[in-house]
Amino acid sequence: MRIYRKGMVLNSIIGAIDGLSMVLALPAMVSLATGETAWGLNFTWWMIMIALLALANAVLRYLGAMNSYQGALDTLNNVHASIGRKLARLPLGWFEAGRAGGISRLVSDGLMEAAQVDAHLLQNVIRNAVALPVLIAGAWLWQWKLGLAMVIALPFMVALMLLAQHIDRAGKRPKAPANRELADRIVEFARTQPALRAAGKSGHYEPLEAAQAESKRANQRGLWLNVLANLVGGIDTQIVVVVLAIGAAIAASTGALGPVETLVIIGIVIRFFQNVTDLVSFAIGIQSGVPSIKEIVTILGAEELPEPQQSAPLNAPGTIQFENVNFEYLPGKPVLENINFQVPAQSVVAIVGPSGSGKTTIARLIARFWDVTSGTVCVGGVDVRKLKTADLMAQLSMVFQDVYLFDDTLLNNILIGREDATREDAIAAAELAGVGEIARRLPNGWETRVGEGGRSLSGGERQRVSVARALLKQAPIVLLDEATSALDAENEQHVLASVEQLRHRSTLLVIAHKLDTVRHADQIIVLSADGKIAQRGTHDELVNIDGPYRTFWQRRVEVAGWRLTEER
Ligand SMILES: Nc1ncnc2c1ncn2[C@@H]1O[C@H](COP(=O)(O)OP(=O)(O)OP(=O)(O)O)[C@@H](O)[C@H]1O
Repeated sequence: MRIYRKGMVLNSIIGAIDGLSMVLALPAMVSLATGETAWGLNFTWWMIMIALLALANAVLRYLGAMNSYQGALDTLNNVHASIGRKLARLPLGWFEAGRAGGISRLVSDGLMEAAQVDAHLLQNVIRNAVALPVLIAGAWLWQWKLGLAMVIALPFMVALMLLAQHIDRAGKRPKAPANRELADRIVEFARTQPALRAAGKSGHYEPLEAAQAESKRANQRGLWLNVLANLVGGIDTQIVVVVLAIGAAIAASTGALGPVETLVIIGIVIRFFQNVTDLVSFAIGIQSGVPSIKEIVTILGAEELPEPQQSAPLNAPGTIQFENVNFEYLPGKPVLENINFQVPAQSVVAIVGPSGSGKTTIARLIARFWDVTSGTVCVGGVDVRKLKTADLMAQLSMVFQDVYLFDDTLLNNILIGREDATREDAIAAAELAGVGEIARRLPNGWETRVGEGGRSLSGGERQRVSVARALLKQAPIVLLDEATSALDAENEQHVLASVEQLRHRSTLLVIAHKLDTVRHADQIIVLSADGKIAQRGTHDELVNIDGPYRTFWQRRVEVAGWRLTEER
């Protein structure tokens, strides 16, 4: 704020000097032409005055520019740091809603747009806003008719410029969504080539053609409106300059103004016009930073999950408990209803149920991605809302489907699992999860960088790294979304072997897809499509009674090509 206040003062003085210098050209030129004093001073003194003002202006502009850049850099740093701190405190569920792309655009391009407002636009708006009244007042003092003409012209000019901008924006508005849609359809067209070719439709893809037509329409309309906007803006210039110049010429021809004075007035009129144009266009330019600033405000204002100052002590480490839990992501659309279950320490619970029944949601509620709508989720015997995030996370390891790795070495991506782990600990965990094999294949072994998000590894390999982290962390509770359907046989074998390791030392909650995992779980929770617990028990208990589990099991067994035999 100190830098901003300093900037306001500096730029106001610069604006006043700008306006004054233009006004002083009038008496200076007249005294030069007539050889007499004007407003009490002769030409030499006026030139000294103007030179002093120019010097002061140069110094102040330098200070103003340095101040603006300093302000912009400070703002950038502060906003980056504030967004960083905020992201670390937001509930994990906040990140689920596809916000990552938006944040990344915001902290790169968006913040630069906002900083641009600080660095360039704001100072120019202040300068022009102050210079204009000084110029008009000076002109009024010299020739009140000139001042009056400026006062009358000003609202017309601003109105016409705003109209031109409005037309231009109306042309640009539909272009962005149409072009975005076209880009999305092109990507879709490329990605679905195998399916389209198989269906013999690769030469003619209607959604892409429709998007192309819409984009062409929007761009053509934008072009026409842009031409119209330029016309309106251009007419503005012509009308005002020509009218004021004609006025000055008429005054000159009637002898009311001398020739030098007339020339200076025409010069001032042109300068006046330039001033108004700059003011309006810089003020409009500020608008371009507004969406980014609004986004920043939205992020910084996003609701954090309330946290206690001190975590309550854990009274049953390694346990999970759901008591009368109801949950909805969107008001009025329940996802989980009246969920009750207990998971003893060091046991395995498998959650099964149809797609969309809320299996992943149960795991997310344990990790407090969201808070329950009603009821209680306990970890280690304590309501998760009574634990500080760091303490809750210390109890949990999560191996979910979308594993995103850091753009760092393979080893560091595993070491992130536990701060105090040694390289040997990490490699031991990694070997168990089958990551050693990946390291031996990579050019720099454990020190190979895995690329942003881990893109140089396959999905299954990334999941192995995630399992290695969990093995290293040795958290009392492991939440695992098996998702082995996406894994090839080799990856699957490693993940399953690791699960075996994990079950010996931790409580394991598995969103189970593998029949082996389900069958050997100590407890199976079967969710119904409407998010309720349909059945609960062990495999042997459930498979022998009529119900959704038996149906689920039989279908899976058929799909997997298993045969139920006596020995098994
Ligand atoms: N962030 C979210 N916002 C709104 N609704 C959501 C969100 N995440 C999930 N849902 C909805 O909640 C319901 C349960 O989703 P969840 O992912 O827990 O199911 P699931 O049983 O794990 O499904 P699957 O087996 O397909 O992974 C679904 O109807 C889903 O559309």
